[in-house]
Amino acid sequence: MIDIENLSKSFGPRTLWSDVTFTVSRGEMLSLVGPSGSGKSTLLNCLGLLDVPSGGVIRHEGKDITRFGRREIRRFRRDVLGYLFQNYALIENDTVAANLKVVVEPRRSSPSGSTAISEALDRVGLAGRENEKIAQLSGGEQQRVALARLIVKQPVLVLADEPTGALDRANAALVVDILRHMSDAGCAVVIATHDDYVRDRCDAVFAVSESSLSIVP
Ligand SMILES: Nc1ncnc2c1ncn2[C@@H]1O[C@H](COP(=O)(O)OP(=O)(O)OP(=O)(O)O)[C@@H](O)[C@H]1O
Repeated sequence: MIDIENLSKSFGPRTLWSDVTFTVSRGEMLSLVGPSGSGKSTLLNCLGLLDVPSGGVIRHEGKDITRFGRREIRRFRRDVLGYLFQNYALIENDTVAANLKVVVEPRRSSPSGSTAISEALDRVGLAGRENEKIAQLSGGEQQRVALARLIVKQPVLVLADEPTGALDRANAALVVDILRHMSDAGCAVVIATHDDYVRDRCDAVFAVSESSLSIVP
């Protein structure tokens, strides 16, 4: 579903990685591992069209997404992509429900949209918390709202940046279970992580290093 060919990224004279070639298929969950600063987030950002690679190609269903114009980028973000950011990327002054409504498609608007939202909150252990303000939630709860937003959106490609970094083991397990479930349902999931627990639940592991990206058996 996503084919990455000979991708490279440099900042000035510094090459983060080069010759990155791999494929992520629907139903697969992959982790990107490597030391801090090796460029895992940057690679995710290139896949999510938040950053531009210095060379190479990223294909989605045969089309080079690095050459997309503004409208195609918007469509790709809306229809294909789900991002679980390190900082959750929620609107802090708004309610939980308002943050989830952002991704409810028009055809799923009220009342079925509200049902999708309450079901997703139930799945992440936040049933009935629709009207609470994001700013009043703990970091772990905010992460679970971001996860509920992914469940409501039902993306085809999920990019998750350190999704368990700030969580206790029980909440980390919940996050991984839900990502695993999304991948089993046909989604492609790519996770940048330092967490061995996450790595062990993935189908494949890629080690990000200066000169290449290699599969770890
Ligand atoms: N816009 C930029 N300009 C210059 N350097 C940058 C830019 N963005 C990232 N970098 C550098 O690229 C390197 C890789 O950053 P990145 O966040 O991708 O690493 P990471 O492997 O995800 O790290 P961590 O595990 O600590 O989150 C860092 O040294 C960072 O300072």
